[in-house]
Amino acid sequence: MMIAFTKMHGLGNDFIVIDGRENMPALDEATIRRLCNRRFGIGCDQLVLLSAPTLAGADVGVRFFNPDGSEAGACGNASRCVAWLVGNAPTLQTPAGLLPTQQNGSLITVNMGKPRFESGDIPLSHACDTLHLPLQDAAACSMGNPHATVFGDITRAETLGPAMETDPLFPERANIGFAEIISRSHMRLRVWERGAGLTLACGSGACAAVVNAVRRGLTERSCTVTMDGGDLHITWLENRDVLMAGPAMTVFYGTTV
Ligand SMILES: N[C@@H](CCC[C@H](N)C(=O)O)C(=O)O
Repeated sequence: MMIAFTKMHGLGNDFIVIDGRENMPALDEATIRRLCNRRFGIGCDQLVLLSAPTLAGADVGVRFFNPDGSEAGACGNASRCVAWLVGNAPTLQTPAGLLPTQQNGSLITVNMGKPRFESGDIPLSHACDTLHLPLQDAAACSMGNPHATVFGDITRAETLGPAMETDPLFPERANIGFAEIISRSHMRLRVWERGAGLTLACGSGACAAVVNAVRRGLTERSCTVTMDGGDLHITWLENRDVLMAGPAMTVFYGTTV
């Protein structure tokens, strides 16, 4: 089977985008793992599958898969890439809901929706204070996918990230952000991603980190998040929607077997 794809990235968080809007390829979990593998396949942090939308108001259906084959409810950087690829500021139909987008030159803004804070929404294995988890004093929220943010030393991402991702507190595992507050409008962030490991940037992780920082009184609602791959601008609106603005890049087109 020949599969056409577009290789893209958002701040170095890289994606294989497969457009199944007209012809949907049969992609089982083993094929996804192989395509994502950087030595035995094309290589990426997430594989993104486009489909014809099924909901009124949506322009394109989008699903996100991690290199371990697991499916994610949200992916901020890939959402910007899809908006760039499809064009005309599409509304994305994702597992996390309909996400409107805007384009201003090379800057793409995605409305990532409303964060959720209930233990069951994240989900956590049992009810607890999601602003101070009994695990590294992290703050947790869902951006359509599970996130926990640890404030302080960002060099702990590689050492603490893997164990925290799979801690029994997170029955569906979690993305773990490590954030250092630079000022009330600027933070530094590194994210250990569920099913992918340390990436150069994580859009939903940046949204979660700003939301959690605001809940802790550490930053304003509008904040620049500097990750290893570059900057995102996050705004948590008063209506509770989170806007994420940043670049999206096409790297090459290809066909794989
Ligand atoms: N790279 C992402 C998030 C991808 C999904 C995540 N690993 C998960 O399993 O929830 C982003 O930019 O948001």
